Amino acid sequence: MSTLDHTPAAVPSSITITRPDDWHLHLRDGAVMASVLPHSARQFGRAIVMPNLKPPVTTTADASAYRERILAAVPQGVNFDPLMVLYLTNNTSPDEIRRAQDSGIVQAVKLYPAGATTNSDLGVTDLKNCYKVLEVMQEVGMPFLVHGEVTDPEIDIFDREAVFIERVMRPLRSAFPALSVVFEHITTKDAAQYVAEAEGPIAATITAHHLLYNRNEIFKGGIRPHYYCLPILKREEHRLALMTAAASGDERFFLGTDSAPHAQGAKEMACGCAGCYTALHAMEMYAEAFERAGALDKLEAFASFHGPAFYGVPRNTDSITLKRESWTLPASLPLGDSHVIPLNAGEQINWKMV
Ligand SMILES: NC(=O)N[C@@H](CC(=O)O)C(=O)O
Ligand SMILES: [Zn+2]
Ligand SMILES: [Zn+2]
Repeated sequence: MSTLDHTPAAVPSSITITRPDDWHLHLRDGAVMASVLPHSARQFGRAIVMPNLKPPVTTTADASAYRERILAAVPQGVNFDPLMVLYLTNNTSPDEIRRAQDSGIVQAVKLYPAGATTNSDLGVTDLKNCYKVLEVMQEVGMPFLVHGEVTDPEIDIFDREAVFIERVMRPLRSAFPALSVVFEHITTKDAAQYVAEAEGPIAATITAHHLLYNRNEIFKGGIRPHYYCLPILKREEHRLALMTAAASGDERFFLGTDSAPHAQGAKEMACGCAGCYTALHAMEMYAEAFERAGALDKLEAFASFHGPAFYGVPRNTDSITLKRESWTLPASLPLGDSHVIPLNAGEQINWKMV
């Protein structure tokens, strides 16, 4: 990460911003969750906690129990508020949505197209199965978080997000024009353009790795499984479009790391899992990306203002400071009774959160 594309005239030696939130995070459960949670809680005030556990979080009761387990693992003296999400299945009932809304702890419902990504086997096979549920979500104002890739094996993996816009996103949003939708972890110029231009309540999260890397990174000198995530990294033109969107000041774009820990052995194998572990150094990665784009002054709105505005919650009231100081990432970190290799393991990064 040490080469800069572009060094603006004066890069500040430190920046202090309102404490950010992570609007897309995988914490997993049990001992793995206990290993990764402190990394996110150090940086972020709140996080949207993705529900793709095994078995998934499908009811308000599951979400409430999961939230208690997360809170029990937050380090002493740290404030961290986990925002819970239900995993939509073909069988989710409209009543479950009303219960979720009334609970006050469930913030959103997540679409995993069946087979699209990690732990999506119980996901939705056809969104038409869920129209009654979506009607209630629209009525009560429950946001719909979408993993936006088609699962049709005929569609090239690099085109699955763009095709999703035409086949799923447009029909969904014309059927439910008042439904709040977050197009999660967007990776293409097509998605950035769609979100910027669409009518009505829509936003998108953008990861730090999709702002920093294009698909060449997966194959630099050999196949590098720690850069494999879904949606997969795309061409440089897409990275540039995402960076432009993130630094545009447009409220529709906000931070979501999609940090997704998998044990080393589950990634370094013949058929490795999708997901990059970035929770350790997420804000440092975003600072690096915004610095390279000459847009450090746009980081705070993207990281700390736009998400709360979309979800209708107050901004955090405390702040964090990032210093422009190089440090070397660890080669490996404990993950329950195993290990996780963080993205950029053993490399140098130019920002350090103090
Ligand atoms: N992004 C990923 O590559 N993986 C995520 C799932 C997801 O967000 O699609 C995971 O849970 O591992
Ligand atoms: Zn996803
Ligand atoms: Zn994710």
